[in-house]
Amino acid sequence: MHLTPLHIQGGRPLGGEIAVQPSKNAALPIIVASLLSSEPVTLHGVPRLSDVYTILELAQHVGAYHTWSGPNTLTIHTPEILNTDAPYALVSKMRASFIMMGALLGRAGEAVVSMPGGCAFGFRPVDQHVKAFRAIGIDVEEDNGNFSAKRRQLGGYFVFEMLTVGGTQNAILAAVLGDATVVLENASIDTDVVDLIQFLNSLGAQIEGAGTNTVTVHGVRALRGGEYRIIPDRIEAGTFMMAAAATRSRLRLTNVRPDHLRAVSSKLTEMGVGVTEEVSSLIVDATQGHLRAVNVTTQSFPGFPTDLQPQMSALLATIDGTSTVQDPVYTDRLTHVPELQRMGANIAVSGYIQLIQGGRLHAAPVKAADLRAGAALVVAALTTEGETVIDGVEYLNRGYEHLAERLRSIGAHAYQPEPALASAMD
Ligand SMILES: CC(=O)N[C@H]1[C@@H](OP(=O)(O)OP(=O)(O)OC[C@H]2O[C@@H](n3ccc(=O)[nH]c3=O)[C@H](O)[C@@H]2O)O[C@H](CO)[C@@H](O)[C@@H]1O
Ligand SMILES: C=C(OP(=O)(O)O)C(=O)O
Repeated sequence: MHLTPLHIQGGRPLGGEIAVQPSKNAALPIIVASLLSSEPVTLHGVPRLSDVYTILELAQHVGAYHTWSGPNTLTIHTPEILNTDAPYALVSKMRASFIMMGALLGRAGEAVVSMPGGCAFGFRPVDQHVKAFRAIGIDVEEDNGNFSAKRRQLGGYFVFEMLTVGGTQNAILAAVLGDATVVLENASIDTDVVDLIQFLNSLGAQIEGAGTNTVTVHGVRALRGGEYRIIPDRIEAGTFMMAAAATRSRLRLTNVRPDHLRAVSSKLTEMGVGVTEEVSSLIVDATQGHLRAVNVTTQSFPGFPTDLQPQMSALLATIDGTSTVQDPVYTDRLTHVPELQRMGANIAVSGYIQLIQGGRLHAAPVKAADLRAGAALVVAALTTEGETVIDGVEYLNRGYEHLAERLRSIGAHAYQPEPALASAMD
């Protein structure tokens, strides 16, 4: 659905305090994991985002009921699995739906899930998911754009060929129920994998090694229901940290896990931004002195996240001097570059390396082609005199709750006209 663009009148400092939303990328697999229990599961801290609504549609398709009670509290109940397929119409909306495969295999022993396909920032294979399934006793066949899988005799081990968040989550989900032990080596230590394991263990799963590269899943007969609180969104927090730095502001972020943001905090500190950690909040202060250009390379957690690479590029485009940004995790994640160039950014691209000569940006009409590219345009727009009009708001809505309203709460001039008003202006 095409939405009216977001208008930002930048060039003014941000200030005050903002509460960070709960994590989208932790919530999605945890919602999927709730399907492994036949009892109700209540999740606190579920962000109201279009990606969450997409995964709930998929959950409903396979037999889950859900109710919201309060802004971010969701109860999911899946008495039985009614369908073991995840149709293309829903999987194609969001790659994360592919982990439905693990949950269906776990609960029903079989699944047919559509191939997730490409996305705006390039090829994102699922070979590791498939290899892991096969190695632990699941037959997987691929035909006509679908993966069909059936559990045989579960057990054994798999060594991932690279760190994959979704691949690790999918294999865990497939192995939680049963009587076998599955060992996953070179497993992801991402915060979203750790949160998934902690959630599953809170329902009675027996998974060891959360936060280490060896995850051992001892199958259990059933999971009970329960309640769980999802971690804060480190990518949203990082986006606000960069917005504060780009506008040379002082901002306090609440509902954060400072330990999840160390890669971001240390880069900002290297740039000359003050970052103060409190128990569950962070103060970012870019009001003192000049900021310095830096070099950034993305890595899996605890390294600098690829999901903050476009926002970091936008920030560096505002800092005098030469910076480089490399994203070997997603080498084609560059859709923000031509749009930032429209705003005057001096960025030269060579392979997956951006060479950024920082300076002043100016307002321009721009368009987001994916979620974090959209966030980068917001960071850039907050720095410019004049009004930047950002199209592609549907991408921003995948990952940021009530963005215009929350930006206004920290002093930004951001608004999104109602559709009727927009068409009257057309
Ligand atoms: C919904 C969600 O949580 N999405 C996040 C998740 O995506 P996602 O789980 O899809 O990302 P992965 O961690 O799997 O990808 C990491 C790297 O491994 C590669 N790879 C992955 C799987 C595979 O089978 N084969 C393969 O080659 C990918 O192309 C990429 O280069 O982690 C990414 C990396 O932190 C983030 O950018 C995404 O926002
Ligand atoms: C890329 C992202 O999500 P997905 O993996 O669902 O595309 C993201 O959250 O930045």
